[in-house]
Amino acid sequence: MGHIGLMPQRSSSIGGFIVQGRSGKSASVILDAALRLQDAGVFALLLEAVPGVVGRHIAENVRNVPIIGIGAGSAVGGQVLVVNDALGISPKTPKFVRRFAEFGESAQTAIESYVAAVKSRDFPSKEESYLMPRDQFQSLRSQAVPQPPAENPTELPESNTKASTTVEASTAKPAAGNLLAQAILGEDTIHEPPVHAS
Ligand SMILES: Nc1nc(=O)c2c([nH]1)NC[C@@H]1CN(c3ccc(C(=O)N[C@@H](CCC(=O)O)C(=O)O)cc3)CN21
Ligand SMILES: CC(C)C(=O)C(=O)O
Repeated sequence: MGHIGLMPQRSSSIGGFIVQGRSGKSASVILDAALRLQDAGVFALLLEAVPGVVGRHIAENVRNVPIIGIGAGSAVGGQVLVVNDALGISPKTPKFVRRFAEFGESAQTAIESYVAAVKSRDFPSKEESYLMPRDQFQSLRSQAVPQPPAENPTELPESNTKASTTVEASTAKPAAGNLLAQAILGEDTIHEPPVHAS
């Protein structure tokens, strides 16, 4: 697939996201590139950010490959729109974008709710977690856990010492492990796992 008109990867050298082909001369350079890409065998062309009349002119003169436009008017063979723009999630959108919805605010609210639920450990709930038969978990906990090589705290940076202390407090110590197991397994109800149920 060829790409003609505005090529965003060149925005630094052309001075920004600037509409292309606004003069007859520059539009004919774009048409020339389109014809050479057609001859080179592209299966389609993406034509980006040109006046609508230039999009129509190029579509009329490039007969053997479809022209997919973005900001190139309605006379081309197809359209592309960045989905975040169409859904109204992008804060700012170019002139050629139609925002078919305004999901930005509700997306932000949803993501903030997710972050709060994770931090409070409300999410994931028991219903949103996989369960294990109590006897299987007891068998797991009764097995000796291979110990990592002894660490010399004086040789560790402060941040590493803190991180390993946090992991130990939350998962490795028996008391904390019990709390975790109760949270997952519930009171007395034993739930069978979905596969290998005995
Ligand atoms: N979210 C998103 N949607 C896009 O469509 C998009 C991107 N990002 N990033 C890469 C390029 C940038 N795009 C653009 C952005 C702005 C214009 C535009 O209207 N340019 C104005 C000048 C704007 C200015 O001066 O800052 C022009 O008249 O040339 C065109 C294409 C399209 N592409
Ligand atoms: C907007 C799309 C088509 C694009 O050119 C890009 O992001 O590179």
